[in-house]
Amino acid sequence: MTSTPATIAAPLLHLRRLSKSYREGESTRTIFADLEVSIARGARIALLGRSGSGKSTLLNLISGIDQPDQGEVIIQGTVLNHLSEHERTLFRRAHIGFVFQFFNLIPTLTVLENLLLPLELQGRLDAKEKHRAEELLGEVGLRERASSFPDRLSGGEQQRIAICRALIHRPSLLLADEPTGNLDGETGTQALDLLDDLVREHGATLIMVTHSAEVARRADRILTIRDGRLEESPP
Ligand SMILES: Nc1ncnc2c1ncn2[C@@H]1O[C@H](COP(=O)(O)OP(=O)(O)OP(=O)(O)O)[C@@H](O)[C@H]1O
Repeated sequence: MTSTPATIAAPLLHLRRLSKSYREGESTRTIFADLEVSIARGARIALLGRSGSGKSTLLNLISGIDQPDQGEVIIQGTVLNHLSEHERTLFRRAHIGFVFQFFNLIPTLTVLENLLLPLELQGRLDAKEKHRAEELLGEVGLRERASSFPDRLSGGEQQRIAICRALIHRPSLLLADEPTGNLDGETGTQALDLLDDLVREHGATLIMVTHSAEVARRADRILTIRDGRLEESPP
C-alpha cells in the first residue's frame, strides 16, 4: 500500500472521547474510555487487539449499530450517535460497506441479487447500475456465476462477491472484520488484493480488523486496542 496522499487530509471519521462499557450483573465492564482518533479520507487502517479487546464493539459503534455511553462518532461531519435509530440505518446503508469473516451472503439470493442488494435497499437499482454490477462480476472472474446461489461457490469466490457487494453503492467507509480469517493463505491474499484495488478505485476509507501482522503491514496506519485505549504503531 502507498501512503495516503497529503491532499486528502480532511478527516472522514472522527471518534471523540468515545466510551463504552457493558453491565454484567452488579459490575460494569469498561471496553473503551475516552477513545480519540481522526482518520483521513482514503486512509487504510488496520485495527488490531487481542481477543475480547473490543474490535467488533468499535466497528459496531462506528457503523451506528451500537451506541456509545459517552462521546461522538463523526462521519463526514455527521454526528452519528445524535441520529435516531432509523436515521442511523439510512446513513449506514448510504455511506458504509461491510465485509465479514464468514462472507454473510444471503443464501436464498443469487450471486447477482446479493451484489445488487445494497442498491436495492436504497431504491437506487436501475438498468445502468445492474449493467455496472454485471461488469464488476466480469472483472472479478465470476460473470458466469451470476445466477448461482452462494453455496455453489468456493469460500474465496464468496468473499470476492462480498467485497464487490460492500462497495457497489460507493460507500465512503468500508468496515472489514477479519476478511481473510476464513480463507487459506493464497485465497486470502487474492481477496486482500481485490479489496485494495476496489477501495483505491472508489477512494473509500478502509478500517480492517485483523489478527495477521502480514495483513496489517498493507495498511497506512496500524491502530491497536489495548486496555481500552487506541495505540498507534508504524506499519
Ligand atoms: N452485548 C454485550 N454485553 C456484554 N458484554 C459484551 C457485549 N458485547 C461484547 N461484550 C464484551 O465486550 C468485550 C469486547 O468484545 P468484542 O467482540 O468487541 O471483542 P473483539 O476484540 O472483537 O474480540 P475477538 O477478536 O475475539 O472477536 C468482550 O469481553 C465481550 O464479551
